[in-house]
Amino acid sequence: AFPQRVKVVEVGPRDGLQNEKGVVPTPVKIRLIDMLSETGLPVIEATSFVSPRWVPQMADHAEVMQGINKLPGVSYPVLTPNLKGFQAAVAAGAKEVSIFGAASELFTKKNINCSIEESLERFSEVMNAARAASIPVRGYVSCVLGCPYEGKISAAKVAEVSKKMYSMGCYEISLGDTIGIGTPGSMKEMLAAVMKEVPVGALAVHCHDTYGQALANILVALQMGVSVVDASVAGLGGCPYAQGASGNVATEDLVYMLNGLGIHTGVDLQKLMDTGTFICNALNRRTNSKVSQAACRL
Ligand SMILES: CC(C)(COP(=O)([O-])OP(=O)([O-])OC[C@H]1O[C@@H](n2cnc3c(N)ncnc32)[C@H](O)[C@@H]1OP(=O)([O-])[O-])[C@@H](O)C(=O)NCCC(=O)NCCSC(=O)C[C@@](C)(O)CC(=O)[O-]
Repeated sequence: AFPQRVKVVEVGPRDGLQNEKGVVPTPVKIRLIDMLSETGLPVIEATSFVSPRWVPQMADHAEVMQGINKLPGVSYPVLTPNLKGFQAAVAAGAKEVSIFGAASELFTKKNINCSIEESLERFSEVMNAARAASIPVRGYVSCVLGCPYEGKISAAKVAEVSKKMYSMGCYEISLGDTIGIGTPGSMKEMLAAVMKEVPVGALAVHCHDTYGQALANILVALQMGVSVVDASVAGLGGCPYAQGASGNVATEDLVYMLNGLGIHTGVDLQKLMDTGTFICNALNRRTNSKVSQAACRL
């Protein structure tokens, strides 16, 4: 059975814009987040407090956090890879953060320059500081259905890392198909393994659409009881450390599918499509949302 409501986590301003070739002006980012806030989305990942040498696109993190109009009832989490990032995020007004690990050693090394074991040590420092400040922490696990450097990743490894991050105190674990390589078959197998270690109510899926499988994979996750889904307006994005990976499933397409299933999201599809048009015009690119492409042709 499908869940009655789904929490849609918008990651476009972070996962989307971190991968743009050029620098996106800060006022454009702020306008994007403010427009997203008006659509009814409950969670908008705003930016990341990572090293500007690693990801220059997110160097204006503090200005973005301070410039956006934070609506009551909407949360604006930010990525924090370590204690330094956490402290900078809190100083800039963040009320929720995300730590991000992976089920692949090589990806962890390329993405955050350490081993999985070391990453968990860094995360526990963030968890301790977050607990002391009453800040909720979300945990990402990347490469859950495959890795750009290691290839196949075992479901058992995904379950092990997910369990460790959940046990540390993350309230939610977002399972990232970083390179969009999974299929409904591998998604089902991976989720079955993770659900033995982490309650399904604490799981989210984060599907990139590189191979065109994202909506199918999400549908399987919903059937298995997952009720939190990450998405990116206009399908923006990728990952700077996963070459060739395309953006997340477009939020417009996800909401369209959920509407069709009678699943409540609270998101206004028209406002979302207008926001997609705004950011695509600002970046001078074509939307990856099939729903928006279809609406333009009608
Ligand atoms: C983690 C580090 C910092 C380690 O990078 P490092 O070079 O090993 O760090 P370090 O501790 O040795 O420090 C080196 C320098 O970075 C500074 N530094 C250290 N920490 C910070 C910080 N937080 N903010 C700002 N600066 C920082 C630090 O102060 C120092 O500065 P220096 O003294 O040389 O001038 C680096 O590897 C990094 O920033 N990586 C970020 C990578 C990233 O953002 N990737 C994209 C997000 S993950 C993703 O997209 C996947 C996801 C979540 O969407 C899910 C999915 O799809 O799978």
